[in-house]
Amino acid sequence: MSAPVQLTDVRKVYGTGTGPGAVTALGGVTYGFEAGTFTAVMGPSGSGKSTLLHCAAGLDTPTSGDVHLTGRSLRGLDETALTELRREHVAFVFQSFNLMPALTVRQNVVLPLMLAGKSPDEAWVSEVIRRVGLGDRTRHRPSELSGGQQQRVAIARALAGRAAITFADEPTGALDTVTALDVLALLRDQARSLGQTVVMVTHDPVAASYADCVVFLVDGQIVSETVHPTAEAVAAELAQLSAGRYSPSET
Ligand SMILES: Nc1ncnc2c1ncn2[C@@H]1O[C@H](COP(=O)(O)OP(=O)(O)OP(=O)(O)O)[C@@H](O)[C@H]1O
Repeated sequence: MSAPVQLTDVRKVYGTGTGPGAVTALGGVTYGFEAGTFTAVMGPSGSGKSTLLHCAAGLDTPTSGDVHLTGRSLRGLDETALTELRREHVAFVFQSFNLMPALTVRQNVVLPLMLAGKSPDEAWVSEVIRRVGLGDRTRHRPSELSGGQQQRVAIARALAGRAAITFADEPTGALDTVTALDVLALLRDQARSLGQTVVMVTHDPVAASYADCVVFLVDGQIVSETVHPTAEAVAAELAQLSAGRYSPSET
């Protein structure tokens, strides 16, 4: 049985395939993100992290190769089918928060569930809003919140539905240290206690140390993997990869 998020020889080329402007963002990635696992994706700027996340989530279409989400191939699915699949199984914490300005914090958090025709677990919704530190702001609208608080709403929204798969892109980038660590602990708990698959792109070795596993991308390829990472080990690996990539002989 394939992993809940399975990439098979995924290539992504931006621009014309043969022209001088073509950029190979992913050069044939095969990787399975397992259930119950919190994985961090790291690598130098431009190494393909966001592209990998977007292709894995069905938000972008690979040039070749295939992605399976919860065992279902995304190849050939039209936008409606993709939307339904994502609505059923996938939650996102992306840099653009996509909060609905007219809705309150709580309404934003439960919106994906409502759209999917599910009834929210009210106690759990309250719990995740409290855990992201917004227990006293549930009736506020996004415009009344700071950037970091808006990000926390997006995180609570992703956690509220206990989706089988969560994709997070720099989820703690705009947060203070204490809230960031609490959010990372929540993401880790999602995977560990609920058996979910959590995939997070981050530049931060401390954030990555909360993951069960870190995969490192360089030039669109997964080049290494660290299980049970520490922040120190991740930082050392990143430094080594960056040194190899930007060696003086290449510049
Ligand atoms: N729409 C696009 N058109 C052309 N090239 C693109 C496009 N999006 C990304 N790229 C290129 O693909 C490569 C991978 O980009 P990607 O955003 O996935 O990297 P990243 O590792 O997430 O970078 P960062 O850490 O800086 O956010 C880069 O060389 C980038 O310039």
